[in-house]
Amino acid sequence: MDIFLETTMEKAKKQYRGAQAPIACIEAVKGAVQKPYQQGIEKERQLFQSLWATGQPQAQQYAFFSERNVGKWTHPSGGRWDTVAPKPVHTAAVIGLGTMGRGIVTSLAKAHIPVVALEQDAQQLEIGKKAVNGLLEREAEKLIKQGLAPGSTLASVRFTLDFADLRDADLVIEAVYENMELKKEIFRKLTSVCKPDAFLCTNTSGLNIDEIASVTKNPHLVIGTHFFSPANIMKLLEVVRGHHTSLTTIATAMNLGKTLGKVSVLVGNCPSFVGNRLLSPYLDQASYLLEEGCYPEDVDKALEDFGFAMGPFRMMDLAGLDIGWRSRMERGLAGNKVPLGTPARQREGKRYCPLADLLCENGRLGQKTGKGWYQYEKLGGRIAQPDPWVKDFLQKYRNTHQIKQRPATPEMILECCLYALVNEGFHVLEDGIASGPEDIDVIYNNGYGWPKYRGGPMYYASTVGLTKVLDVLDKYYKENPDVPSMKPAFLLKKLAMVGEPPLKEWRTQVGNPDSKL
Ligand SMILES: CCCCCCCC(=O)CC(=O)SCCNC(=O)CCNC(=O)[C@H](O)C(C)(C)COP(=O)(O)OP(=O)(O)OC[C@H]1O[C@@H](n2cnc3c(N)ncnc32)[C@H](O)[C@@H]1OP(=O)(O)O
Ligand SMILES: NC(=O)C1=CN([C@@H]2O[C@H](COP(=O)(O)OP(=O)(O)OC[C@H]3O[C@@H](n4cnc5c(N)ncnc54)[C@H](O)[C@@H]3O)[C@@H](O)[C@H]2O)C=CC1
Repeated sequence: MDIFLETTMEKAKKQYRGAQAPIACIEAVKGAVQKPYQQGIEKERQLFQSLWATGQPQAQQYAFFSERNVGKWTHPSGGRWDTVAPKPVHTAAVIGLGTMGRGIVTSLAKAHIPVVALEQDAQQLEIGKKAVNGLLEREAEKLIKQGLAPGSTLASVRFTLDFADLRDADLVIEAVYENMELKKEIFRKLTSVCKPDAFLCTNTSGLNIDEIASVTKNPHLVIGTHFFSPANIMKLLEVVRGHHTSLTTIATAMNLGKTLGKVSVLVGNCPSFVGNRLLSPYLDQASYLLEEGCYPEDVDKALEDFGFAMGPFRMMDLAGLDIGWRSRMERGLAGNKVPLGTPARQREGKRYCPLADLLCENGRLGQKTGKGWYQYEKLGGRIAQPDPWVKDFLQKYRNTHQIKQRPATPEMILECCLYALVNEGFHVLEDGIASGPEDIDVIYNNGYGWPKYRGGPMYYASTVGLTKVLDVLDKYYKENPDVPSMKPAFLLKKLAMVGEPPLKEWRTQVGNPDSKL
């Protein structure tokens, strides 16, 4: 067996929990590597449907086949993008070489697409160049191990400060700070320097695609291509359709994901899209647990024992705490836009936890600054160690605000965090932002280190039992009416009421929402 196949098999075994993984899954992974899409997706869909016919498929089988068939379950009212030919991407450009940009450049180069990489000033360009070169060297090492010559398999990367150098790019991916005015400024420049038919993509983690598109001459060529951190590793590409985005643009972005070896999932345009929209109440719950007596390592341990690759605090340190902070400042929830006299732990009448903001104000942005919820061995280090500073800071904070302490068992941690996440998943389905529960599961399995052997959050809820999820949410919400994200979603109540139909039938219970897809 060659090394590439061997590595992929090892990864599959790890993701699907080794011996528990059904042989069929492992064999299918092997087949998929050797003969990609040779037998056609239709055959797999039939296989998956026959699995459903025998009852609820095993979580691993469900996760595997959902991933291979994502986007094929329904043909959203927005149009059949999958019947339209994608445009080829011969050259690409990436703007901003921070945490995300450097990984995106690496993914493109690995997929044989030459890239122009642009930064804002010479210093940032130098830092970005060093980081990209480091990642490319690592890729080259892997190719050498496989007996391949890196020169012929990694495309070239050209570094620049000049927007004029983007004039030949077929597709541009913007990955600058999460700030609407800055993104608009960049898109104004792009629309004037790029080819008239260039696709203009934004890697925003949650800003309005339509507002970004509004400053361009061709809003139908604008689309969200939301990568996940580390962008050269994580397999998910959330493709966000704007109001004016054309079917060709969607088809091209979806196809780009496939070319990069990623799983593309089409979602609608709403604040934070799908993945991060579910993440927000999950992270809120994790932060409330800290206010009430837990430490980051307690919460992370419970979720990592559940199977997550990283608990919420290690994950935030990886992504960078400043992203959420910038977004909250833009929304007037943090920073100097907060009206004077606003209580520290309340915003717009709802419970608010300012802990992450306070960490950012202390320069603790996560791995990139060597300190966040944990401390790291160096700037950009990856080994998370509990930090006495954080412990002390949390104790002082709890005393200052006289917060009632609540001992939390691992079960309570799981219920609070996971049910909050799942509840938002039902809202997303109600709003027509994702085409079905399978898409949400694929997003979590591939973008957030959710344990595939548990199927995905929506599948997991179906195995816990929707009535149980509903009861726990109901109880929590009654005790905490200032946390509206825990108010059970209408669709969850409806599904529990009609006798908890299997997941494959949930879509019919949603009715016909105004699909944003
Ligand atoms: C305030 C926040 C609010 C949200 C803000 C917006 C954010 C967004 O819009 C969306 C996001 O991206 S959210 C973050 C999503 N990412 C995750 O949840 C990551 C979860 N972690 C994992 O999957 C694995 O631990 C991971 C894959 C990282 C590592 O896997 P393993 O544990 O199996 O480790 P290895 O097998 O040793 O490594 C595999 C490859 O990953 C590289 N790597 C490991 N740790 C890393 C790290 N900390 N940073 C960067 N790269 C890392 C590692 O080098 C290896 O790469 P190769 O050697 O090239 O294969
Ligand atoms: N960090 C994460 O986990 C994820 C972030 N995102 C999104 O990706 C975008 C970038 O985030 P990060 O890479 O984390 O930020 P970052 O702060 O690590 O990097 C941003 C980079 O943009 C550069 N930049 C700023 N203004 C520029 C300009 N005018 N021209 C060229 N370059 C400029 C900066 O110098 C910096 O290197 C944001 O929209 C963020 O919401 C999306 C998914 C995950």
